[in-house]
Order: sequence, then C-alpha cells, then structure tokens
Amino acid sequence: MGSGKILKINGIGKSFGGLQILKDISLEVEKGERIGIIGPNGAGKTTFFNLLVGDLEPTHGEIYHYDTNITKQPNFKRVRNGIVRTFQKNNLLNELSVLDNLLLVLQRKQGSGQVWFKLRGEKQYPKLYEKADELLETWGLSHQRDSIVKNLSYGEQRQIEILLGVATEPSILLLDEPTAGMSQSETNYIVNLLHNLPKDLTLMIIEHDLDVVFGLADRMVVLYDGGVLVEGEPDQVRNDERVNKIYIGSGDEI
Ligand SMILES: Nc1ncnc2c1ncn2[C@@H]1O[C@H](COP(=O)(O)OP(=O)(O)OP(=O)(O)O)[C@@H](O)[C@H]1O
Repeated sequence: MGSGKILKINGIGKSFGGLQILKDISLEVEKGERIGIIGPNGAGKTTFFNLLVGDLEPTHGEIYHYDTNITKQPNFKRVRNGIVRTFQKNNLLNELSVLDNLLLVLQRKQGSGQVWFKLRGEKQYPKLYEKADELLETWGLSHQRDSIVKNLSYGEQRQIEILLGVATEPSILLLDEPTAGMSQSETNYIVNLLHNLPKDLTLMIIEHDLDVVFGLADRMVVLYDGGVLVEGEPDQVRNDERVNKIYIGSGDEI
C-alpha cells in the first residue's frame, strides 16, 4: 500500500537482457520534499527516473503514487497525474518560438480531447496568451518570447525546457541533470528558479554538480552498484565515509 506518501518505491529493480542495472531500490517520498540523487556514472540514476515516469517497466518491485499502484501505468497517465520529468537533452520543438512551445504545453494541460499540437490563435484564445506572457514575465524571459528555440544557446534552451516542465504545474518534478553544460550564470538562474518553486512541489534531482544538489536537497540518495548506498540529510551524506570513498578519484568533491 502507498501509506499517504506521494511516492513509495518498494524494492524495484531493472535488468537489460542478463545485465542487472538496478537491484533493489526502496524509497519513500513526502509531498514537497526535495530529493537529490547522486552516484557515479552508470550507477543507474537515469534508469531509476525512467522507471518512476513509466518510460521503462521495472523487472521487479512496485511503485505507488499515494495509494495507487502505478508500476505498470503508462507514461502519459503519470504525466496527467502530475509526475513530470525533464531530460538530460533538450526536448523542445526547435523550429518554433519560445512562446509557441509554451502555448503548446499550456494547451496540452488544458486540452481535453483537443489536438494539442495545433496552435490556437490569440484572437480566439486571449486567456491562453495572457497566461503565457504572465509566466514569461515571472521567469524574466519576456525578451526571449519570440526567439526561435534553435537560435538560443544550449543553456538557454535547457532553461526553457525546465520552465515548460514547471508550466505543467506538476506535483512531482524529476530533473535529470538540470545544470549540465550550463555556464555559471545559467546555472545560477536554474538554482534560483528551483529555490523559488512552490513549496508543495516535490522535486527529485539527479545532478553531477554537487554544490548545486547539496544546496537544494532536503535529503540525498546515493546510488551505487544497483542499490541505495546511503540516504539521509545532506550533511550526514556529505560526511559519510562510504560516499567519500566512491567519489575519491572521480574528481568531484563532496
Ligand atoms: N535501454 C538500455 N539497454 C541496455 N542498457 C542500458 C539501457 N539503458 C541504460 N543502460 C545501461 O544501464 C547503466 C546505467 O545507465 P544510466 O544512464 O541509468 O546511469 P546514470 O547513473 O544515469 O549515468 P550517468 O551519470 O552517466 O548519466 C549503463 O551501464 C547503461 O549503459
């Protein structure tokens, strides 16, 4: 059973062919928690997210969203229920403007049985455009409103992608390396944005920049060798001998 937690993960694992990537992961997440997920390259962090959002099915174990067993629920249903992820790579419509990308997300959110990919006109849907402009202003991005996505820098595109995730008003937002490949000022923008998200939004963040993730998280989960090596408050994890051991020689400092 789910026991009132927004997410309850009971002993999930994932194998590809004969190769067991995730062995046995259990985790309970409270609404509004900010969970940082770290671990060496190839530890299975992205695979873990794929299981949570329904892009992959676990080989064993169960996932509950509150009291609903979502282990086999398809991705689109989880998105509809507020479980949303952003990718390591940009997932935007590059030939369209920032505004149009945002309008499509807002349309899809509102749309019941609508053709989400057909942009609606401003005259017929002034409220939709008002909402998009309001969001762009809140995010300090009004100047990029009409920029074509492909003409933006990589870091700017990633910012927009994260903001589109936020625009869907999710209850759980999973961010896969939100600051990867960003300049320091772009990273600062994202950190600031994440700090200012509504407090009842649950965040799970995979991040290689340890300063970023330790600064944002209430709780850290360290994945290693297919399982949870350590889980706890950031200070506790930062000082954990086992965690320091796996990061020694990796070039990262805890
Ligand atoms: N669809 C797949 N088929 C086969 N192997 C896969 C598949 N997806 C992931 N893997 C393997 O699973 C392992 C874990 O990959 P994953 O991307 O989850 O790790 P990660 O911790 O996110 O790594 P990184 O920090 O480098 O992004 C890797 O060895 C990868 O090659």
